[in-house]
Amino acid sequence: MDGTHRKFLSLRWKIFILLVVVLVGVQGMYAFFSLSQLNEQFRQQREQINESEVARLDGSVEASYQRLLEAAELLPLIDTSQEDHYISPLARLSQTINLKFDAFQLTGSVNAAYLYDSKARMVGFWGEKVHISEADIQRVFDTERPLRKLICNSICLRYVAIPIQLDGKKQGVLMVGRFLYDVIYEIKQQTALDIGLVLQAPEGAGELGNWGLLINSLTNRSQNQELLEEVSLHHRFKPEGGSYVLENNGHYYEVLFSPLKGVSEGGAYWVILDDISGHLLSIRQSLMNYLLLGVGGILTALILLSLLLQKPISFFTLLAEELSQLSSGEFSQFRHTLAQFRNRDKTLGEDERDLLVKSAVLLSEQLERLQDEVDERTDSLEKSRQALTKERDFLFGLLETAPLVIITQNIKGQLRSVNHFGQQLMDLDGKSLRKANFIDSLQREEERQEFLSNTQRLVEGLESEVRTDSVLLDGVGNRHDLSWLHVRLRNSQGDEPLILSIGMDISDRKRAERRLQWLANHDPLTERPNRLFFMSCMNDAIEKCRGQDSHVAVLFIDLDRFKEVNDSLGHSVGDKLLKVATRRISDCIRDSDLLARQGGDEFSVLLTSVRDLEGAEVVASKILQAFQQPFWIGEYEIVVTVSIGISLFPDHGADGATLIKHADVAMFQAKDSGKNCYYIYDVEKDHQRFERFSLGADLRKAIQNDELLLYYQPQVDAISNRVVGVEALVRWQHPTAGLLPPDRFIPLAEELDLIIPLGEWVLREACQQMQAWIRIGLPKMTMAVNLAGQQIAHERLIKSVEEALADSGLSADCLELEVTENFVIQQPEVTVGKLTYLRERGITLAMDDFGTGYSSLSYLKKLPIDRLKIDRSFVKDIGVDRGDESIIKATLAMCHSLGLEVVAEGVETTEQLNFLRENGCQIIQGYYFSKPLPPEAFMDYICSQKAQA
Ligand SMILES: Nc1nc2c(ncn2[C@@H]2O[C@@H]3COP(=O)(O)O[C@H]4[C@@H](O)[C@H](n5cnc6c(=O)[nH]c(N)nc65)O[C@@H]4COP(=O)(O)O[C@H]3[C@H]2O)c(=O)[nH]1
Repeated sequence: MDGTHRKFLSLRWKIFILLVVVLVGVQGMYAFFSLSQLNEQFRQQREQINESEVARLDGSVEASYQRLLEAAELLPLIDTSQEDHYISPLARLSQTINLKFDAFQLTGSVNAAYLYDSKARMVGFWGEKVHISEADIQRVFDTERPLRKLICNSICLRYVAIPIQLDGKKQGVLMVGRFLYDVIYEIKQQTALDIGLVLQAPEGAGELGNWGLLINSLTNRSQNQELLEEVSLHHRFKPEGGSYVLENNGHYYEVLFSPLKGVSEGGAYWVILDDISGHLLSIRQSLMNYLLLGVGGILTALILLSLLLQKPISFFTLLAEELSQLSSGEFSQFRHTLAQFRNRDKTLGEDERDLLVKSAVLLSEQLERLQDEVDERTDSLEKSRQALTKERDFLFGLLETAPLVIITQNIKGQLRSVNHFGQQLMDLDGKSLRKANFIDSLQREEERQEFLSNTQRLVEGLESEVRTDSVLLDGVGNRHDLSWLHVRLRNSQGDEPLILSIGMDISDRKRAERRLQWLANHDPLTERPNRLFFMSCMNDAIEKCRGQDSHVAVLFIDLDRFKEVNDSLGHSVGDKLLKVATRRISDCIRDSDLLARQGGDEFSVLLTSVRDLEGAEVVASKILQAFQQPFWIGEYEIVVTVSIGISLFPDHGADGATLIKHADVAMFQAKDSGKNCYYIYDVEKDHQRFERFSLGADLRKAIQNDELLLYYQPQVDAISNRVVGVEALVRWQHPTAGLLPPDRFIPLAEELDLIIPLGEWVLREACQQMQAWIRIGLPKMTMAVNLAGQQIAHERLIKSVEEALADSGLSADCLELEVTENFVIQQPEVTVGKLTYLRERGITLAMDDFGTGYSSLSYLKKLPIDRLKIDRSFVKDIGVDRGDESIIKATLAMCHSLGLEVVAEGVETTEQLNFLRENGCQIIQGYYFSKPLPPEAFMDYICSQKAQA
């Protein structure tokens, strides 16, 4: 607020202006009322004057009637004929009037006289002639009562008519009249007023043409006619009469028009003119005096009030200025400023200013406390606000960043709000949100109906929450599984009930569940159904067939030698082989058939559309055929055949489990009969297999029960016939079946993974036996121990050999390990390193069963071996099969060139012995010298040999 503005609005000026306005107003009103009163008094005064003047005029007219009556009564009494009886009384009267009328006229008392007979006929007239109604004259004559009347035409005449009684008899009527202006001149002589008479004039004529009046008579006419003309020009004519004020030559005149009594309305008016300038001047003088007195009073009052209010206003001005300090919080400064007022002189006692100062001080203290409180609360509120903002931001952030769909909707599913995640998932933007409906996102009609009924129940309070699952397709068509929680939103704005729906994207969990579901029924490697699923399908198929003339066939397929491939080439190659094998089997069956992986290298095929067993055999043959081609897995060419077992519903079982079991049994029968073939379930062979199974169970216990034995077969130098070595061959002393040879349980041990503990037992036992024989003085020789393929591959091989030597104390050069040719050649990366180590350790390594597998002579020189054992199958054909003889010869020649010793197995005859000696075979093993013997028998054999030597 600038200074000028504040000064203009200051209290000082406001009071001044208010006082001026009030005082001037009061004074003005007083002057106005005074003026009005003066005017009213003047008006009343003028009315009285006018009334009295008019009354005076009327009185003069009335008095003149009286004189006329006297004159009329006097005339008949004057008899100038001295009783002339020759003339009638009326004629006599007429003569008298003739003689006297001039005298009457000169005195001014009569201006006209008319004489009528008894029939109202005029018999004589004198002076001005005016028309008198005959009826009036006749009435005067008849009633004998005088008549007085005023007639105004071009002039105004007042007359009196009386009946005339002459000679004691009513003779006629005498009328005497006089002009009215006589009255005016009479009055004028009595008063200073100007008086006139105006009459109605013919149209447009007369001095006052505007008003239709002419001036009959007027005192001081030369001056007053001008005034009357001016009035008629500038004022409206009032037929009932009235007064007019006009100014002329600095004088004010009042002109009164008053209707003349006794004349028809508008016929004639008295005019009274009065100079009222003196009265008006006096009124104005009075008003001026009031005004001057008022202005003087106002000025005096203002000066006195200014002096009186000077201090209080200064106080209020200062207080008003200082109060602004309160708004800026300068409470102490404010109180300090007010201190000067608190200490002021109070001789006249305290007044409102002291109360105001006290109140202001109290107010400032109160305000200061309030300010402190407000500051404190503001601080607290600010902190709360910040906390709330933080909380709100956090909640908003949660809402917007949480990977949850959070929406509000009405009970019809019309969306009211959707968070950012929801908008992205539901492919909504701000525009489409208003039109979007949650129900549209539901895929099935039942879901929509269920949703509507659920929202209804929530709104009605029948449920506090509802959980549903739905599938949502996003903008690009990706499927999302959502788990929803719907609750009624409390305190929702407006009348519309709202539902809060929180949707969690459980697609990953659902996928995992579906994956688990799938995994529960499928094999992840081959992606084919697993055993469970197969079983379920098979039972369904059986149920369909039951009671009908149709069959269901089950093929149980096992890959031959898969274990070898797996062990030798690794699991990765094995897995790939399984996949390719799955495809090959799949290619051989129809889409309506079902291929499942039972586990490991076992598969099963459900044939639901076979007519009989032959149909199943055809499929089995196709599968066998498909596996005749080698597999190429990476760089490996692998030949894997299959063994297939077939069972048929209802011939081989009434339920799925039985059918599978019997197909499995048939598969083992196929295995037993040489693999790479199919077998139809055979009850007899099933029994055998059962026995084999129970043998396996016994074998598990055999090692702990010490039921295993070692037999020893000597190896004899071909030239000297001296025993140079011995091969340890395991036997099983079965509790019920008796002594079992190794081919009855070694394959079983390999199958049942018992070959490692069995092999380690043999190794330990053989080393201890050899060391025991050495201790008792038997000649030094090598103890040959067979190693199964699994043993060589096993990580414990080196350790178990070292432990056997260490435990027994046998020297390494007394131990010979026989490894099968096939295994060594197929898995050189597994075997060569270990065998090299063992050979460097001083152990002799022999290649067993040479010639039975993938014999590769060129390969021999790369292997770390010292000896080669020619298989009995070749030796037995010496002398029988030239081919085998040639092979033996070639093998011996090659071994000689490679520096390898050759051991011939299964030598039974002299011919065989000789052939081998002749071809340079160094060591002979076979029944020719000795069968495998128990330890004691072997010792006896050695002793007897020594004795012969
Ligand atoms: N008809 C005939 N047979 C002869 C003649 N000379 C030796 N034999 C037999 O030929 C087999 C030689 O053992 P192999 O080739 O290592 O063949 C062995 C070997 O592969 C395996 N085997 C035996 N003991 C063990 C062992 O402790 N561990 C392992 N892994 N395999 C063993 O069992 C196979 C068979 O062993 P055995 O039944 O003891 O049969 C022995 C032996 O009795 C003969 O002149 N005529």
